[in-house]
Amino acid sequence: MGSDESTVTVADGFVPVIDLSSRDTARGRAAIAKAIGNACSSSGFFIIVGHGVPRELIDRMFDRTNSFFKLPEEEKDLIANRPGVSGYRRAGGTLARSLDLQTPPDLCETFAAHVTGELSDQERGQLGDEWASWTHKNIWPENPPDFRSTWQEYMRVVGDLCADLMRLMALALELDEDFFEDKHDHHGSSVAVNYYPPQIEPPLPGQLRRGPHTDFGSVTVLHMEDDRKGLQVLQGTEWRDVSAIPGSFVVNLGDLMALWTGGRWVSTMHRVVNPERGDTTSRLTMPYFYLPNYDASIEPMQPFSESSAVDRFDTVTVSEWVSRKVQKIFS
Ligand SMILES: O=C(O)CCC(=O)C(=O)O
Ligand SMILES: [Fe+2]
Repeated sequence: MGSDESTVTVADGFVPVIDLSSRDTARGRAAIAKAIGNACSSSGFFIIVGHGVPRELIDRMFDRTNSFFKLPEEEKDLIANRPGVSGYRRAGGTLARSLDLQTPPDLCETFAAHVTGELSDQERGQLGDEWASWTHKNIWPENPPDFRSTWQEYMRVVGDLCADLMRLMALALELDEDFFEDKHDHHGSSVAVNYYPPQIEPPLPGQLRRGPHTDFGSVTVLHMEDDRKGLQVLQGTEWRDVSAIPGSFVVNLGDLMALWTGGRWVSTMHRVVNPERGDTTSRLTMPYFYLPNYDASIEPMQPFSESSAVDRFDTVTVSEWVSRKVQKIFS
């Protein structure tokens, strides 16, 4: 069967579902790029199926990570770290503060690791200053025993998927496929899992599992638990639920793609709402934040140099931009 835009878009809407399974043919890539381009200029969010990341790996990653969060607090605290860096955090910060919105802390724990956190001390030392989260060594729990190897495999496989998504996005913008490559050839991406514990006590007024924010890298590839709702995306003035499809990922653009494209593409506000009172389930989501090279410039790119998004950026490099955001989230 030939691939065209209507066959790769398996469900249309504000957050369409796009099937990537024909991405190894030129015709398939062209159709997928078109579908991605439509989503990126309207919502900046889409769901991918047929992405090629083995279900077994996603399930293993979910299982080992969830098991870690179910350990007693004292054991998790053994790998606690300072804000934004690799390791465990009992309080995962306040994402709304990245946009200077003052809200109570998010009802969320986190565990994070950076792809650069596996490099040698010397290599990491060359990637930026002390504050920069990607210059720190990863910290790993001892339990479950295959936690680290599973995370390493997941970071590698989802990182490769992100690199191909960037090539498809370049195609969608009618650029060479490798247009974004030199901005990501020593990227400091991270996986920063959100664990939303059971809500026994009622939240404070204005307190959410994750407050409203935009992501600040290039793209985010998020895996969510199939049957646990919560993610909402802002469409105009309305919050829209994003439902999870088993084995899929939600992909969304971060601020840097909006900036690089001079505002032609959008980085959309989203949040995670609380479960109904009486629903005491936990929820775990696994975002892979594809971040460009720390020293990449954040100027709008040619041919998009007339930028309406430029006002939102008062820093020069990815390193300054990301460090400033992280400091706000944990302030
Ligand atoms: O947990 C979710 O569904 C989304 C979390 C999120 O937006 C984030 O971590 O940036
Ligand atoms: Fe987000």
